[in-house]
Amino acid sequence: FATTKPSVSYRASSTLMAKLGDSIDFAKYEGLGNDFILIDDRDKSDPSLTPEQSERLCNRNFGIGGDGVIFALKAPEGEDYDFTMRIYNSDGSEPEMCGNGIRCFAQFLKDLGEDSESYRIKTLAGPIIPVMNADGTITVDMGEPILDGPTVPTTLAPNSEHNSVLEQTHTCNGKEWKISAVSMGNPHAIIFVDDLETDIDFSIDGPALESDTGAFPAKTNVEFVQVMDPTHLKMKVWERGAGPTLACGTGTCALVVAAIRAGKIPRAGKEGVRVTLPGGDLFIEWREENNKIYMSGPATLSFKGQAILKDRP
Ligand SMILES: N[C@@H](CCC[C@H](N)C(=O)O)C(=O)O
Repeated sequence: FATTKPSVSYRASSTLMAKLGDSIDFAKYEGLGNDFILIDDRDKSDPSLTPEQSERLCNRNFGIGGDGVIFALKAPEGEDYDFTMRIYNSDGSEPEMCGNGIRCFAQFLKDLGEDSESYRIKTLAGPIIPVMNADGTITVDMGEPILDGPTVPTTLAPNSEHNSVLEQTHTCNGKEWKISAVSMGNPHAIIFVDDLETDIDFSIDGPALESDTGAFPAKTNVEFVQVMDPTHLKMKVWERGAGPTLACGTGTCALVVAAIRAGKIPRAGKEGVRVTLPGGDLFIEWREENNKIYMSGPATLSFKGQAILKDRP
């Protein structure tokens, strides 16, 4: 691909690009290092790339590189939405929602010249509402957490109120875990540990739990969490369909819910709970009055360009 601010050499290579076949304009964004390729499909109802093409573009050696591809689509006719968001993970699978992705989506809309202070976005997890803050961060109404075990979905036996799975014992990869299951439209398995550095074998335990379809039939995102103090948590995430990422917004919302429900931290006020992810901090408020979760954090444009749609690898 080449940048959209063409240099002399780019102009020379545009003939070459024409010869090579189809290409697509993109913008690359990141939210705390969780990085996405954004495609402007505001005139379309369906993504302009297939899952296979998206997987190739996410390849960090043969493509642009990214944890996923996000499509900004028009809202369905007659429905009360401003836009639709669809996303493919870097392995081509389609998740229901993406927390860092929706902040990148909102920033992308702003950079494209849309000028609303907030948007009502249709996602496979229902309506999600990002609000642009004056300081450049974005606060997202992420909706209510889903606690009902079968709806998450998990087959682990419910052991808490709302038919939920809270620190339920489960063996995976020859180890016994205490798993809390929470969905933010997409499934999350949350595990509290005393020490994130010594208590887990991240690159082995992460994928084993992700693909434990006996316990999580739709696979799951996996968050390992250490309580630092009553308003500060630290996490490492292994994402379904993307592997280790620097941040996961839905996962951060889910783990705050699990931490409060398990009595590990109190329910904080408007200032929210600070969660340190490998790529930086997110602030999460689980509001008592409406049971909704609000996530605040940054989203930043990294670069723009034009990608050639190749058949390999
Ligand atoms: N990074 C995302 C979550 C993306 C989807 C996830 N991999 C899944 O398959 O559910 C976030 O910030 O929420």
